[in-house]
Amino acid sequence: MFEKMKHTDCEESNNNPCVSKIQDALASLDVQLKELSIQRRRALNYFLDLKGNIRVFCRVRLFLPDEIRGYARRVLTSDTTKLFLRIADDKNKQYSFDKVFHPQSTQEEVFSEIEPVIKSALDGYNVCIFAYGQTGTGKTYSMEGVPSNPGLVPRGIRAIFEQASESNYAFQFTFSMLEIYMGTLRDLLVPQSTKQRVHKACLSIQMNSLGGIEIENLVSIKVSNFEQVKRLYNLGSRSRSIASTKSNSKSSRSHCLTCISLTCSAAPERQKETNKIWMVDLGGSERLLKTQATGRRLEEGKAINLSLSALGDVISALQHKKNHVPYRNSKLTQVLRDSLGSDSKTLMFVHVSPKEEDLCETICSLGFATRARSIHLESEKSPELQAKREVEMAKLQQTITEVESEQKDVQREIGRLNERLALLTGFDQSNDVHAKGSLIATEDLHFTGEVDLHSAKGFKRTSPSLPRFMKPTICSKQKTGSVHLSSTGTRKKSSIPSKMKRSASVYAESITSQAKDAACLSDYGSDFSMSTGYAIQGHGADDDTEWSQGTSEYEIKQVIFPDQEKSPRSSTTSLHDGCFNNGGIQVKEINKNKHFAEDWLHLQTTGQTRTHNVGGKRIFAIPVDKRNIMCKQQNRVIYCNQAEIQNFSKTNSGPTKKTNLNDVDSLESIELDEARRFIVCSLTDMEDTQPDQNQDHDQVAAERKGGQEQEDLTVLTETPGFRENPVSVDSYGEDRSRPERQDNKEESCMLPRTTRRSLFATHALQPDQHTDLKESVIRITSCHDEEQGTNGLFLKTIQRLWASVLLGLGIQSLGLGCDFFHALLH
Ligand SMILES: Nc1ncnc2c1ncn2[C@@H]1O[C@H](COP(=O)(O)OP(=O)(O)OP(=O)(O)O)[C@@H](O)[C@H]1O
Repeated sequence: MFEKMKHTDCEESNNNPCVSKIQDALASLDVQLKELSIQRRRALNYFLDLKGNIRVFCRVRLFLPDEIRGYARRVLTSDTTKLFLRIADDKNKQYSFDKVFHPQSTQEEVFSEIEPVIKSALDGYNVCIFAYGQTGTGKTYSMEGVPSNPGLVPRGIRAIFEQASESNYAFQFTFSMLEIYMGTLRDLLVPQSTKQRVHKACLSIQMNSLGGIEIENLVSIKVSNFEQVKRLYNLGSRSRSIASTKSNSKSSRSHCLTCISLTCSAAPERQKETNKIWMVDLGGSERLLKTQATGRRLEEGKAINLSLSALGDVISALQHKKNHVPYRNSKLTQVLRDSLGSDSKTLMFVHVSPKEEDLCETICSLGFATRARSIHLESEKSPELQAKREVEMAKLQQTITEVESEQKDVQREIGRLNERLALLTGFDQSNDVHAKGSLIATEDLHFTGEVDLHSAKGFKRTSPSLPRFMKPTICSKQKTGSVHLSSTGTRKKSSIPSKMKRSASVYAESITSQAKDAACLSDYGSDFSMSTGYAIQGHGADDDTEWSQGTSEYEIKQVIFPDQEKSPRSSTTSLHDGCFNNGGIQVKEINKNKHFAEDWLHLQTTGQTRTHNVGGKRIFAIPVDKRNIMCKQQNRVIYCNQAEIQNFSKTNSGPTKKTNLNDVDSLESIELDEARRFIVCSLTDMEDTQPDQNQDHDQVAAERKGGQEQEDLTVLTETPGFRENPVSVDSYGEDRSRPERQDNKEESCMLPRTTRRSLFATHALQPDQHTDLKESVIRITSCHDEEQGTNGLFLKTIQRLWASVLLGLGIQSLGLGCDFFHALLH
């Protein structure tokens, strides 16, 4: 009816000549705005091209308060673009940069250099900003800054949001943060239990069909304002690998990569529909002889130096426009592959220490910088050329300013005309246009919903054009149990062994039918991603690198869904995806609604996730109310309390099949929230992991060492009612206004996927469906076990036969004929 009224209004108003005039004017202004936009983008791009798509700056750190007394002699002096290094009393060395920031330079001054590049990012170009330098020279200070004086990352992000809000189009932003620690990718937005000694590599680098790099399983969080990003960034920063070294008490032992991805499908003049801004705080380069690092520190230093050298090679190859760019030599360059190239903008801030005793490291850093900047040095050889370039750049700068102000005028005029039109027609077209823009962007994001978590739109699992190193190996696929969701949300075939596939699908079917019967489906869609990997064993206490919150590969992260505006994907589908995606290893569940950043932050605050070591296995659970672990009586809390954990351990000592069935019983006692929530528990083998340092004392007491079957147990539990009565996460635990919890009994179904792992899922069902489900569980389980038994025997027989054949061939190749066998027999 509303639509009809709107149309009628429009038709009537269209008859008004004034209205049609305004509409014509608006149409032409729109065209003009687009043209100006293209003009500005071209000018800016050309300007940046002239400046250099790879630009290198130098920042000299000031003397820190405790250094001033000891080091009076200055070895560094500088002007705006040159740095002079006093190598000996009678010898100076000169280095050129795009700009040199002297020790008193402010964060604002440094940021002013990246502002044009941020604009370029909004035009669809990939951007990479690096902080490079010796350890302790202020890289983190430049990138992150301090609360009173924020660095490039917060300033850059704020600028992105500000500039996007001034743009004509609706942008969608996602935020992710990872670190590369000793060649291993770690998701920093998935915090980990403090000082846990198990460190996981969960992320793999993939290339999509458009040649873009995607990090499989990396959590990307949709963000809509600076505050959200700031909080997520703080969360990520806390998880960074930091350790005390001789040079820096809080030395970053990894490369920290912060990524903002921008999507705008409505702007045709953008270079790419989705592009990225990477802000990278590189690990500190160090001379290992000087730092006298040993053990883990030494290994970390080596890893950092190796990847920095690989980065130098890549930048140098790009600068020299070489055919072969050695991206594959390090994880760092593999991750940044699509953002380090001709179509991208790269800024490198090289940091140096003012201290004389750091002279060698300073020379090394400056050598790196010079190498990265080699093309500019060549072009600077000719002063005429240089002067011409300067003039052209000034002209372009002028053009950009003019076009920008013209754009603003046109925007103002459009706003004014829209207001007039609204007065005449009673219908605010500007809102409509805006809504349309947003809709397009939202739809696009929805369509590429999995993009953020799994892969980009058009993601190709394996492409024939991919370099071999980019393709996942069978082993890595098995490790991750990778199953990709296609862009339309359908599942692609997984690489997991057929036996596991069958198990998973049977399992999914079982869940679907039971859930449907129970009529307790949620309309809440959710996206899952998984994260798996391998463990790096912990080291001695003196080697500790602080992972502020260390996560185990089998830990499961869960997100609570407070928002009502979710996509209509059913929870059944989500559950399927989750279970299937889980591939027997683990599940991370991601919600893509607009409050997602808040949810994520809420969930990931310290102490939200708990790990219990029970009977040599790990139970992982996420409490909703972290303030009270034993709060079963509080309806809203989803958590295994102490008694349940002990119960779990008691019932978990039998053989696999029986254990699983018992688990079904024991888990029924888990208290569920009447609001629809997922509960996620995982049992993992604790044999090769250190005990969780953070375990509550009584939880530790509940540990039972035993020779139980090793298995992983993943539990997904849902209860109905959440959609109808969503609760703000912040008010969680305080909200007394909600109706009493319905007496829902949870039902469970379980299917062991392999002898080592089993997947267990419970779904909120009606009490009378309990028996049915359990029967189906037993049926599936025994069927599966039988199958496993037969298959196992068959495999063993094949193995033995094969071993005999090999032995025979080996003996023959030694030149021993039939006589030898006869002799053996006799
Ligand atoms: N320009 C600056 N102004 C004030 N303090 C600074 C500046 N640069 C660095 N610092 C201080 O120097 C110390 C070391 O800096 P920072 O941790 O940023 O070094 P880093 O290069 O990141 O080291 P690492 O590579 O070991 O992580 C910090 O205490 C930081 O506050």
